[in-house]
Amino acid sequence: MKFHGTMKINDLGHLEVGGCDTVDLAKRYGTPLYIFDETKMRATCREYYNAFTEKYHNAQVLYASKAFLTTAVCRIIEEEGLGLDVVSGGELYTALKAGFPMDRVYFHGNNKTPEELRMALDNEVGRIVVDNFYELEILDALARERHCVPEVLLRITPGVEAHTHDYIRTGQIDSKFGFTLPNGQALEAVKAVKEKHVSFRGVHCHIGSQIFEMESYVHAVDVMVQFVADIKRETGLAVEELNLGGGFGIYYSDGDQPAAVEEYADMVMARVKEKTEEFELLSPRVLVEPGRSIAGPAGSTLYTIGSVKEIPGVRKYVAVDGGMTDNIRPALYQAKYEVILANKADRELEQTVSITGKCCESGDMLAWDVELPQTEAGDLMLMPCTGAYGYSMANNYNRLTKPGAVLVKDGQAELIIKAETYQDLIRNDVMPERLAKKKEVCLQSIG
Ligand SMILES: Cc1ncc(COP(=O)(O)O)c(C=O)c1O
Ligand SMILES: N[C@@H](CCCC[NH3+])C(=O)O
Repeated sequence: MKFHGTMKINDLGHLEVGGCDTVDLAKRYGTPLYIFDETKMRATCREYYNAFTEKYHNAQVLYASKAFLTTAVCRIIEEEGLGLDVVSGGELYTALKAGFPMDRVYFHGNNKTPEELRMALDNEVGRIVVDNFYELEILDALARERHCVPEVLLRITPGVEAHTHDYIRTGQIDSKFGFTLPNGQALEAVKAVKEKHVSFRGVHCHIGSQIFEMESYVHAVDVMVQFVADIKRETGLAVEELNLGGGFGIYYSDGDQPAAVEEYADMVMARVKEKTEEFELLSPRVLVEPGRSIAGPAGSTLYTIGSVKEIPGVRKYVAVDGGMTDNIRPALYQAKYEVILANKADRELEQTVSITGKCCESGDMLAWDVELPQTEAGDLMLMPCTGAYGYSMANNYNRLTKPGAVLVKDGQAELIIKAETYQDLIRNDVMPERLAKKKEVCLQSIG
């Protein structure tokens, strides 16, 4: 298994993250538990900041908060000098509660409600990334009503087919996101924006997630800069910002080979320069929106092993106390992860097992055919790289409670999300009077 960030094996043979012994973390906080390595998260933010903003100045990095967001995460992102991509009223609310500077917020979403747009305007978010004509109409009406002029980007579907799982590919023509470029809809949208009570700042695209091929990004830059030139020629409007979205892939398991962030930055920036010069355009400010690559490798999940089912000659299932409720990615995208026995991290790998969760669902698998030492009930298993789209996609199927999360750094662990309790599960349940009464009658009849 590949070690990430500050992970190491200590003298007791236990896995440590952020200088904290995972066995101690399990005793103190229980399992399942999300563990976030603050040093690793900040290091990746800095890598991005240095590779784009520090080196090129006319470039900005926005953290895609859908990957993992809490108020504490907002603080880290703010301190590291990044902006924030939010995609819902809930993400915006979290940023607001954390006091995140609103001028650094980009508001995305393919079906923003009028309430969400009002919230964005009330709080003067930096940019609204308009996805469709319906949204443009609502925004126009709201802006006129309030005598404000929101600064907008248009989300463009460039027709770029990135190599990744179908469900996380977004640049192709057949996509629910954005104004389609190849059929002329995108240019129509720019023309429409000219007539609206908004200020056009630029264009955005996002070709998908967990992408390794740099050619896909180069292709996106080519298509988008050509579009910037078309916009200038057809409408006279200048594109000040070119937002290329996120999607930078990370290592989850054998075979995943991400490039260095700096390599990606240099490649993108050089191509933008080359193409804008070719079209004699002013160089726009370039933005990128990494989510997974910032949160993913910084997070891991600690589980306790329970039941084991061996079907001789077929498979050995090792069950843990979480599952598709805290990490739905294997079930949804056949995502592959590595695992390590955290309390026996120095032991020989002796068996091939499949890791299953505790949900009533055969698809509730966390990993197929992974190597572990001999295990027994009570052992701890850590799954690295669950920081992105783990907690943020967690759910309460089977009324399982969502795990808590700790931030670890230099031997200190601090809670950043409390584990849910059973009371939390029924917190929003409402008992209609009539059903409550019926039960009282029944109970009375029992005497
Ligand atoms: C518009 C947009 N920006 C950024 C991201 C972040 O992508 P990733 O987490 O792959 O970096 C996404 C999600 O795929 C997205 O839809
Ligand atoms: N949730 C997805 C990525 C989608 C990103 C949002 N556009 C994943 O876990 O890989």
